[in-house]
Amino acid sequence: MKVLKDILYKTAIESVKGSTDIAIHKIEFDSRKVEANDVFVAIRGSLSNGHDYIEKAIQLGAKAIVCDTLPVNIVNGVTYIQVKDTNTALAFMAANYFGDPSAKLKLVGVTGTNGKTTIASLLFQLFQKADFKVGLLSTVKIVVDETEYPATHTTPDSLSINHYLNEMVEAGVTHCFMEVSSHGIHQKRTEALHFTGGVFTNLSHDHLDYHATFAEYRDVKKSFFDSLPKTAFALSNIDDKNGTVMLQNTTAKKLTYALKSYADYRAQILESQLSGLLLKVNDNEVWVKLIGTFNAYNVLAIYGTAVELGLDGLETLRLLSDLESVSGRFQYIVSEGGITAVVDYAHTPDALENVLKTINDIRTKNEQLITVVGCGGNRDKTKRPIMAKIASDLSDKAILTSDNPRNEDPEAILDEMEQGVEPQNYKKMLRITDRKQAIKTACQLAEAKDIILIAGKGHETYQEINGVRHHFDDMETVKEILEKLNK
Ligand SMILES: CC(=O)N[C@H]1[C@@H](OP(=O)(O)OP(=O)(O)OC[C@H]2O[C@@H](n3ccc(=O)[nH]c3=O)[C@H](O)[C@@H]2O)O[C@H](CO)[C@@H](O)[C@@H]1O[C@H](C)C(=O)N[C@@H](C)C(=O)N[C@H](CCC(=O)O)C(=O)O
Ligand SMILES: Nc1ncnc2c1ncn2[C@@H]1O[C@H](COP(=O)(O)OP(=O)(O)OP(=O)(O)O)[C@@H](O)[C@H]1O
Ligand SMILES: N[C@H](CCC[C@H](N)C(=O)O)C(=O)O
Ligand SMILES: [Mg+2]
Repeated sequence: MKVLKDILYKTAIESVKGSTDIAIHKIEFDSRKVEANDVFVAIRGSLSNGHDYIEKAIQLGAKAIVCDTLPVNIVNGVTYIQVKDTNTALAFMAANYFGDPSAKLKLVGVTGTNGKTTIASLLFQLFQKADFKVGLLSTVKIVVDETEYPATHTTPDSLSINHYLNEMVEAGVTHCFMEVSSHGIHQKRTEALHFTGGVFTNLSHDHLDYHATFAEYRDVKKSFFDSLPKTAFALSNIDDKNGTVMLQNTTAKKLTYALKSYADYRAQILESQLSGLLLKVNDNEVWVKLIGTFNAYNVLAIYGTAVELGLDGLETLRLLSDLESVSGRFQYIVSEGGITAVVDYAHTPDALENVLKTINDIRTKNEQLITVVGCGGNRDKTKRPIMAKIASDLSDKAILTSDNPRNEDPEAILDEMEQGVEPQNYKKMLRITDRKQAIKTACQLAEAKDIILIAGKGHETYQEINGVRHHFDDMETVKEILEKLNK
């Protein structure tokens, strides 16, 4: 039990009805989970409005309500706290409830369109190798030292974040690396956290279903850097058009990384192969098992962060060369028959273009590149034709297929993708709605030395159709089919 007024510390309160000197069991923002003596925080969401569930929460035993508008029916014995923004209130309350865990460890947030999971996960691996107890909040999984939990979001809600951070503190974790998504920033999931550092990867087309314009998407990302404290570092990729924008108004220590510009952390690509990259990082050479120019940027972000957190530069490079690629990020196998199958989470136009260019730079002319790709349902529609154009422009064969159609008609998604394919590329394009059939066709078309890229789902182990998640794993599927075909 905690006392309500303690949980409300630092919350900007507009008015109070009732006593704040009451014992609270826990905080909930979903009425369906409310139990006796909870405080219910009403959130205005995209589908429903938590304020409509205040009565329901009280029926289930809520003793206190946090809202932006007081309900007409005030129930005796219930405390009402009126605040301007309930998302922000929830974030501060969550931090207070769990004892402000982010202040008790070093927390680094990684934001940008692509590369967040890669950078956060590899920093996690690197600090573990350097013998620290580490935590990770990522799209793929949540890790508290040795214990893994499944992830539901890239950036969980503020209650979950603080819950896991508290578990980390209790387990003796000293460093936590987390992904900070634009949805997360916009919904104040990361408000009230004490960051030691923030990293910016890049900004390109995504989530224009959620953010009205690209400028708004950029400004949401920027607000994360604006909110960093003076004691933190802000490390930004200044080869990206928006890299300097992110640092414009931050009071944090400004640091930069780049391949093409002068920066605090610089790298040069000496060799680029399917087995990895040979880089010159500042003045030292390092071989890493990560593939493609975009990963040279990721390496720099990791190196810069590690050094800012106090690790020795040379030791960091030694540890970097040991790191394995992250699940579903340019993960590849070479079949018995010599076909290379790459599974990659490229689900944005920029990521897809980068991965295809990387493969095209590495392969020789007589090897075919066959790409299997889809676009998610209930997500940014404007990226669909662009991704199909990129896939058909940069591959010998592009098979358009489904990727989590969610509540949309898979055929309608494919119709929108197809719109982007240029007439001269029609003959290169196939449309196969069923993802397994699409992968099978790619395998049937492939011959020794050819490369199959299966993009968009990476580590995901499901295909979401009409709200139901069916088991589906790109890597498992392609391996099974290649074996069956004896290829
Ligand atoms: C669009 C979006 O981001 N939605 C997130 C948001 O939900 P919402 O505000 O839309 O919720 P809502 O259904 O409208 O309900 C509003 C409020 O009423 C409450 N409610 C609702 C019904 C009821 O009976 N009782 C009740 O109290 C809900 O608990 C909620 O507090 O807040 C919820 C709690 O934090 C999130 O789980 C939910 O994520 C949904 C599931 C989602 O799919 N989000 C994706 C788009 C997302 O966040 N993605 C980013 C990654 C993007 C990237 O690649 O960069 C991420 O960080 O994961
Ligand atoms: N620095 C980078 N620049 C551009 N593309 C990248 C970069 N790093 C990774 N990618 C590409 O983007 C894909 C997604 O990478 P990653 O999962 O690290 O990004 P993310 O930012 O975590 O994505 P999400 O928003 O879904 O959480 C990779 O599979 C790869 O194709
Ligand atoms: N974090 C991204 C993941 C997209 C992955 C892709 N497989 C899809 O389902 O669209 C999103 O929520 O937009
Ligand atoms: Mg991610």
